[in-house]
Formats: sequence, C-alpha cells, structure tokens
Amino acid sequence: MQQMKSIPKKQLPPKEERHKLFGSVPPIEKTKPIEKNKMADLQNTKKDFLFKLDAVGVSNVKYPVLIYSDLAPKEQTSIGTFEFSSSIPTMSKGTNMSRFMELLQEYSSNRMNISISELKRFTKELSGKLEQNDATIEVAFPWFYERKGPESQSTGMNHADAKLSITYDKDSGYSLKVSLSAWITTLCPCSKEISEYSAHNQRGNVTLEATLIEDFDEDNIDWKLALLEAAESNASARLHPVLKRTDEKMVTEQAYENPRFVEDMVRLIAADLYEMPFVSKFHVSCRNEESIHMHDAIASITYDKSSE
Ligand SMILES: Nc1nc2c(ncn2[C@@H]2O[C@H](COP(=O)(O)OP(=O)(O)OP(=O)(O)O)[C@@H](O)[C@H]2O)c(=O)[nH]1
Repeated sequence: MQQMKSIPKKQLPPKEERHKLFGSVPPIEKTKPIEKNKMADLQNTKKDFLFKLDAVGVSNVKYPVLIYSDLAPKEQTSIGTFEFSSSIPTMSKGTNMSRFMELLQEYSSNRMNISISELKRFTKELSGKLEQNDATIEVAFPWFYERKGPESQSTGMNHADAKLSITYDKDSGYSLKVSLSAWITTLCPCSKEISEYSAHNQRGNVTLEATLIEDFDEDNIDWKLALLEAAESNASARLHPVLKRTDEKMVTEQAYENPRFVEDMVRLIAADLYEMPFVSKFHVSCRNEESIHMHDAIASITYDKSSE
C-alpha cells in the first residue's frame, strides 16, 4: 500500500514564538542565591513549634518492586505504592522530604524486593538519614499467584492486594504489620436451609490484618500465602480464573456443602490466625456483595493475644 504523505497546510510560527503567543514571558533578573549553601533552609529551623508530630513524610509513591512468593510465579515484579514517615520533635519545623525519595531510588536501583529483612534495613537506614528516632515504611502491592482448576488442573492467575508496614524505633525496635485483601465465594446457610433447592451465593471480600512477632521467620513462612490460605480454606469455595465443566461442578457442589454467613467467615478466619504462633494481634473483616440485595453484608473481629 502506498504511504500517504502528510503535507502541512498552515505556516506555523516557530516554537518559541508559539510559547510567547500562549503567555510565556522571559525570566526576570534574579536576586536570590542559587548555591545550595546560601539558600534558606526553612525545614531545618530549630524553635519551639508547639507540638511534636507523630508522622510526617510522603505518600502515594509508586515504584516498581520485586516480590518473592511460595506460590508460582515465585519471583514477580509488581507496582508498590509507598508511604514513608517519621516523627519529628517539637523543636523541629519540618522533615527533609527529598531524603525519603533518595533512599527509595538507591534501593530501587539495586532491585528493591519487598521482604521483611529488606524493609527492616530500609527503615533503620531511613531513621539515620532523617536524623530521627524512628521511621515507618508502608507498601501496598498487587500479589499474583497461579491457581489451577480443581479437576482439570487448568491454570490461570489470581491476585490479592497485599500490604506490609514496618516501623523502626531506636528504643523499642521493629513492629511488623501485614495485610491481605482477597476474594472468596460464600453460599448463604439460611437460603440453603429454607429453600427446596438452590441457595444464593456471592463473591465476598475478606481483609486480614495481622501484627507479626518481631522475629518472624520469613525464610520459612510466606505471610501472604498464610493469610490467603486462612481466607480461602474457610470460605464456601475459592475463586478460579479458569474453570472447565468438570471443575465448575466441583466448585458449585463444594460451596453447597460449606455454607457460610459473613459472621462465620470472620470467626473461622480468626480461629486460624489465633493458631498461627507468629501472629500477635489481628483484625479480620468480610464484605459480601449480596446477590439478592443491592447492599453488602459486613462483619469484623479484632483480637489481641496479649490481652488473654
Ligand atoms: N518539610 C517539608 N518540605 C516540603 C514540603 N513540601 C515540599 N517540600 C520541599 O521539599 C524540598 C526538599 O527538602 P529537603 O529534603 O529538606 O532538601 P535539602 O535541604 O536540599 O536536602 P538535604 O541536603 O538532604 O538536607 C524542599 O524544597 C521543601 O520545600 C512540606 O510540606 N514539608
């Protein structure tokens, strides 16, 4: 096919003239210093600024990250959404915002992986770089895992929303929090009980938030998988990307054999988290997108093992 030549019909002014046409003006004569050591450093002003701050930093920072998983794909790249902060004392006006991003770039250029050991190292280094007593990093990312149809073994990819939050404090050490939000199937026990046949079922969203013990052994336990298994193994059925007819029959019957209210879901997941020795506190919530209502059904539970 002959290529059409595009011949401009208008005679446009040069680019610089076009910018002027749309309001660009030449720079004025500048009077303020351009050398860094002569510039005002407002954020480093030391005075009584009335209150100390719990947290100051940057949020909604998106960076590519590397994730390791016990499920295939065992290594994957994802997009991390970061939040970094530290406290600052009463006598300090502000933090040094650029230092959060400088350290992230430094880690990223060495293929930053979202592991607990890496983020522990990061927060400790960050608190030193900021010259503060503590630092927190929070990173949320979609985690992908392979899922096979139960009978055909046809493979596809599911994902869950994972989050890891680590605080380093010079006096109290590290605190580790993880969270996973995943989808499951629930089949209504009441509907099954009262109906001659069938039962309504829905897609439920489960969020598990757990505080881990400080010496959590990430080399032997994948926390993402532990939380996913707690959510899915207690549901009426799991979600699958690929289902052949033989699989669909199994999943449908499995859901009918394992009916769950939204309350049942959070209590059963709580029981699994209670039995995990590396979890010290947890919060579980479930939201069922009801298929017979326009509204959702919700339930949640919070538990602190140290309060026993
Ligand atoms: N503290 C603070 N800085 C802000 C804020 N918004 C923008 N910034 C800017 O972040 C920029 C970089 O700050 P710094 O990290 O202190 O830059 P710097 O002093 O050149 O960095 P260092 O040499 O590491 O001390 C400054 O120009 C601030 O004005 C804010 O809300 N608080």
